Amino acid sequence: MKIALIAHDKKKEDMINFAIAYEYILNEHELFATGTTGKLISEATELSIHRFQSGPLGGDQQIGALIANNEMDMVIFFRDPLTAQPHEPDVTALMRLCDVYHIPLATNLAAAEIFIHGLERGDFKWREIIKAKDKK
Ligand SMILES: O=C(CO)COP(=O)(O)O
Repeated sequence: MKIALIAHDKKKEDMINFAIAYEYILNEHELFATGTTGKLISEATELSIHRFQSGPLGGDQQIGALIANNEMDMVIFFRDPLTAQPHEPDVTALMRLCDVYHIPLATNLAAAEIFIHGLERGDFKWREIIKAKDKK
């Protein structure tokens, strides 16, 4: 599964702790992240992560492009709902694309906990079926 990990600045600590706690699950998957989030996770864990631009510089849009191409299976995006972001339109666009393409999107730690355990159990295997169908 291809998984995107993204966190706004005030949520980065949550993301690092999440990645450390669930490194044993995440390391079975292909990981992508916006620039700074990816750098911090790489420094805190042994996970290998493909890093895009930082969010404000287009990283959310790069991840959105993968979603539109059916090349992303899950997005874990710890959003900061209390701070204005200069690239708010990009954030909205990314979440919108998740809804357009039925991509599981967790926007906070509580939801991400459910996703990660579901991932471990194989609850998201249906993504493989969708992708195989799309390739036909
Ligand atoms: O701003 C972000 C997502 O909208 C995250 O970007 P960084 O991971 O580069 O901080």
